[in-house]
Amino acid sequence: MLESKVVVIKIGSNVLTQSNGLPDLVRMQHLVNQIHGLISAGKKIVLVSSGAVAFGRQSITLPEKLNPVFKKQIWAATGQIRLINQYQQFFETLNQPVAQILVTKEDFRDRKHFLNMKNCIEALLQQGILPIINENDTVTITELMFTDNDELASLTAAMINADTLILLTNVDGIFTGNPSEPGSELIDKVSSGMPEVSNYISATKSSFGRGGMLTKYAMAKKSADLGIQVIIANGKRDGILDEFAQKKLRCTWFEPQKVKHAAKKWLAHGAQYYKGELVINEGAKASLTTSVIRSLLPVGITKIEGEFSKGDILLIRDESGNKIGLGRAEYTSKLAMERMGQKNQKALIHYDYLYLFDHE
Ligand SMILES: Nc1ncnc2c1ncn2[C@@H]1O[C@H](COP(=O)(O)OP(=O)(O)O)[C@@H](O)[C@H]1O
Ligand SMILES: N[C@@H](CCC(=O)OP(=O)(O)O)C(=O)O
Repeated sequence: MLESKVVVIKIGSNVLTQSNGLPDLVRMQHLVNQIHGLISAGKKIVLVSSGAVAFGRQSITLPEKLNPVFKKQIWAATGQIRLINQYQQFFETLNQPVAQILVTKEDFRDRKHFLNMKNCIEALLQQGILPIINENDTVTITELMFTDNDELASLTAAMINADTLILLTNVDGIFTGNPSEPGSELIDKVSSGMPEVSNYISATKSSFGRGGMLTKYAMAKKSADLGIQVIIANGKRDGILDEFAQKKLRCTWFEPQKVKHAAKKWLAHGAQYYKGELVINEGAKASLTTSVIRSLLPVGITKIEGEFSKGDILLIRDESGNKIGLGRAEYTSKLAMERMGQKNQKALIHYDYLYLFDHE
């Protein structure tokens, strides 16, 4: 395990709930104390906490027949107050100020929202305030949703350039089979050269979770590819974060890849977060995919879709519609439309902000 300074800790719903669905306040306080310990030891911590729906469900009874979307919205809206109040109470006794941040997928797509959010989290950390993030469940339904808070935590870790992401769930990590079955063993390390681990994972979820182990694995792998070490560990285990501080915990550890360029790190995560699309001709495609460093010039662009501003993420396709990569716009869609197909124009995507997919 590597040294850590900036850590995103994600706590799953089931860690904060007992098997009967009631909030597990003893567990919550225990984790709060350990997080405080990490902050006191000089680490910068951002907490991503699920639990709004679970806390709401426990306190508000709704008619069985009510539309499931309304149910989730009502439980999230009422439960989030309880969840954050509980954190606030526990942290207050330790003199640790906290802040609530509720976000949507759209906030990661829109460059202005993204920067506002990033700056806010950094300002909070600088002032010694612990940001507690959750999805804004009342406005995000179906396609607007993050797959689950593992995705939100992984995006947050990339956004703030965290070195470590800890996903706390109700099992010790990824097992070679369903953890409840005898013979299943914990996989303690995942690194890039290893055979595919996802084959071991079944679609079973804990009773209060949303995404399951498969999304946790996918997000962990993506974060590790971006140079972040990831730990999947059991938040129900006493002293789990103290063990992390001592670098000796039972978990699945994802070895981080060495990443050269921080800007590309963010882009690699942007597959669903682009604002516009470009089609490039064969010449431009050939030039981008050679080993020589090249930027994308307007002369090779044949089609532009969507309205974007400087700094927004763009998806690049070839003329057959295949996805080539992602890049950051150097200027607006209006200017890009004017310059499309023309020679001697400023690059729309600079090489430093160009991320090419490996396989597509
Ligand atoms: N191979 C596996 N290793 C570990 N857990 C697994 C595996 N296959 C399925 N799971 C299930 O994934 C669950 C954790 O995912 P999830 O319910 O989404 O948790 P959380 O609410 O913490 O995000 C575990 O409780 C376990 O039942
Ligand atoms: N935003 C939701 C969390 C949804 C979610 O991803 O839950 P989990 O799979 O337990 O991390 C809530 O607070 O209830």
